[in-house]
Formats: sequence, structure tokens, C-alpha cells
Amino acid sequence: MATNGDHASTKPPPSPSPLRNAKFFQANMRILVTGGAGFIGSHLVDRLMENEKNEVIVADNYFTGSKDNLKKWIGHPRFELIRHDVTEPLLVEVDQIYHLACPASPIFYKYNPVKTIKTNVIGTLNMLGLAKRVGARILLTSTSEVYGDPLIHPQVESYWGNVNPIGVRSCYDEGKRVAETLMFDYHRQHGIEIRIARIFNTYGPRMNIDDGRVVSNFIAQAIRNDPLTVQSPGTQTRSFCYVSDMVDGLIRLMEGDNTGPINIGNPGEFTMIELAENVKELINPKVEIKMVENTPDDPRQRKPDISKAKELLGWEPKVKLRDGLPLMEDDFRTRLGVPRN
Ligand SMILES: NC(=O)c1ccc[n+]([C@@H]2O[C@H](COP(=O)([O-])OP(=O)(O)OC[C@H]3O[C@@H](n4cnc5c(N)ncnc54)[C@H](O)[C@@H]3O)[C@@H](O)[C@H]2O)c1
Ligand SMILES: O=C(O)[C@H]1O[C@H](OP(=O)(O)OP(=O)(O)OC[C@H]2O[C@@H](n3ccc(=O)[nH]c3=O)[C@H](O)[C@@H]2O)[C@H](O)[C@@H](O)[C@@H]1O
Repeated sequence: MATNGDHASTKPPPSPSPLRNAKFFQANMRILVTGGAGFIGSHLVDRLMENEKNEVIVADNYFTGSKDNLKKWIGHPRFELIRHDVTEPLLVEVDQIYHLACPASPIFYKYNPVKTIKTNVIGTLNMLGLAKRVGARILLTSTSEVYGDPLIHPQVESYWGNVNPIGVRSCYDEGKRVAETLMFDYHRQHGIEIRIARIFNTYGPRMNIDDGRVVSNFIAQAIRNDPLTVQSPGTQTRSFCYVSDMVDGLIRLMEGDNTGPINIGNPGEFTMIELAENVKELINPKVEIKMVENTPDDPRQRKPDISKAKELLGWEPKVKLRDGLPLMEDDFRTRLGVPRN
């Protein structure tokens, strides 16, 4: 049974299907990935599909994701893609659920905030109901935004955060906080096997161009030779994790014995001005850097303490920012139709 100090569950999890013990049952693990057509989800699917014992089902409503991200798997006998909105119940038989479905870029989650909070609350409730019915283990991709505008630095998992409950970002950060609460209540009340990852800013190929997140914005701007838009004051910090490291951390968390929450992110911390300077140097030394207005409640600093991930998952990121940024360039150039000079 997974442990999390004081939060240890008192009930055993529901039993998996009796077929699991049948002599002639195929030994495949059936895995549901909600939000699997999105950025992190599609990279996770690629990794899960590498294991021939895995069958993967993706459920996605394509709000910010795309079938294009999964095109190499469509038609594969171990893969299924379902157009589905997680705010509606889903009936499938699975052993594990990676629950990622939720818009992640601030522009998209603020576009329809009521839908964002429904996705986080009702969507997570539905996936927990599914986990309970079929006895599946479920992993939630929570966020460093549960720490809000953090007053301690770097952020440790025991920090309860500094979140504005009525601000424009609340649909996302409070939504994820409720999702974490639901996970632990289902764990304590129903014995569901849960895993919670608190993901810090992640970047890599397949991010939506123009989705508003800083790394994708800067790379697209550098390739188009548009000014890099640093939002003021530019001294705010983030810590950027390359997507392959993130996927590795998520799988280790799912396969390990600890419920979390566990921070998964790269502790290398950069101001937005430093990030812009790095993109300029690596992608387009001629591009201009321009200061623009910021949005409300933007966290001033963010850096994960990853001691728990190191100790409990044996995980730490391998890809440094300066090595990861150029890995996005080809993908962005192809999609933007701008070849290298
Ligand atoms: N990328 C990051 O830096 C980051 C940081 C912290 C947490 N996360 C979390 O990781 C997860 C994936 O993020 P991402 O960066 O891949 O974002 P993304 O927007 O690329 O992917 C989200 C996917 O969820 C789908 N989706 C949204 N609402 C849905 C709904 N109601 N029903 C079904 N599908 C729905 C979208 O269509 C998309 O395919 C999210 O839960 C996000 O909160 C991401
Ligand atoms: O990692 C996380 O936990 C969260 O991080 C991000 O939220 P945020 O850090 O605000 O991400 P960005 O929109 O990429 O902004 C990062 C910083 O870059 C700045 N920025 C953004 C865009 C831009 O063009 N220029 C710019 O300077 C913003 O002001 C902010 O300070 C994600 O988008 C969330 O989904 C995720 O949950």
C-alpha cells in the first residue's frame, strides 16, 4: 500500500478484474491517458506505447490538443483514441489512469474559466469514479500553481501555498487544489490508489504555437523574427523542465509506492529576461527583446525543491535549458513553415 505519512489509507483498494488471474488472459496493462492529445500527454503516450505489454486509450476533447500529436499511433492495434470530454462520465476497463485533461496555458484556461473549473473538479471526480469502479490506479497532473505566488522559496511539497481564491487564475490553481483534495478523499474513503505529481513549467516539441506560454512564445517569435515579448517586470522567475524528463518522472511516480504529492520539475531557475536572452543567443541573435504589460496575479518566483522526487523516485532531470531549447527549433520551424537559413 502506498504511503504518505499521516494520510495513509485505512481501506484496501478495490480488486482488479478476476480476469487478471485467469490462466490465458493476455498480460497487457491497459492504460487510459486523459488529455493524451495534448503536449505532455502525447509524449507520455509515445513512451507508454514503446512497451509492447501496454495498451493505451486516449480520451480527449481536442480543446487544446490535436490528433496530429498522435498520428503515428492512430490505427495501431494497441492504441485507441476517443473524443470525450472528462466532465462527462467515461466507461472503460483499465488498470491505470494518467489524468492530464485540462487546458494548461493561462490564455486557454482563462478563456472559459467556468469550463476550466468544471474540468478540474467534475472531470477529476469522474476519473476517480472510474478508478473506483474498475480498481485502477490514478495519477493526477497537478501543478506548481497550487503554491500560488509562493512566499517560501524553493517550494517544498509541505508548503500550503499563497493562492488568490477569486482571481483570474483561480479557475486553474484552485481547481487543481480541489482536484488534489478529491484524490486524497477518494484514497482515504474508498482506498483508491492515487499518485499526485506537481508539475513545474514544462517545455518541448509539440507545444501549441502561440498558446501564450513563455517558451513557445519566445521560440515562435525568434523564428518569425518578431520581438520577444518579456512581460514586466521580467525579473519574475520560472524553472523549466524538458518534456522527456517530465514523462520519465510521471511514469516513475505511477510505478512507485508513494502517493505524493511530489514536485516534478527542473530546479534550474531563470528570470524571463534571462530566458529571452538565451532564446535570442541560441535561435536568432538578431531578434529584438521588448518589454510588455503583464497579466494579474503572475507568480513572482517559482523553483521546485525536488528532494522528494530524488529520494522516493530516484528521479532528477537530465536536460539543461540551453540543451532543451534547440531541441524545439526543428519542430517549430516545420510547423511555421520557416526553414533554417
Ligand atoms: N505544461 C506545463 O508546464 C504544465 C505544468 C503544470 C501542470 N501541467 C498539467 O499537465 C497536464 C497537461 O498539460 P499540457 O501542457 O500537456 O497541456 P495541453 O493543453 O497541451 O494538454 C491538455 C489536453 O487536455 C485536453 N482537454 C482539456 N480539457 C478537456 C476536457 N474537458 N475533456 C477532455 N480533454 C480535455 C486538451 O484538448 C489537451 O489535449 C494538464 O493537466 C496541466 O494542468 C502542465
Ligand atoms: O508550471 C506550472 O505549474 C504552470 O505553469 C504555467 O503557468 P505560467 O508559469 O504562468 O506560464 P507562462 O504563461 O509560460 O508564463 C511564465 C512567465 O513568463 C512570462 N511571459 C509569458 C509569455 C510571454 O510572451 N512573455 C513572458 O514574459 C509570464 O509573465 C510569466 O511570468 C503553465 O502554463 C501552467 O499550465 C502550469 O500549471
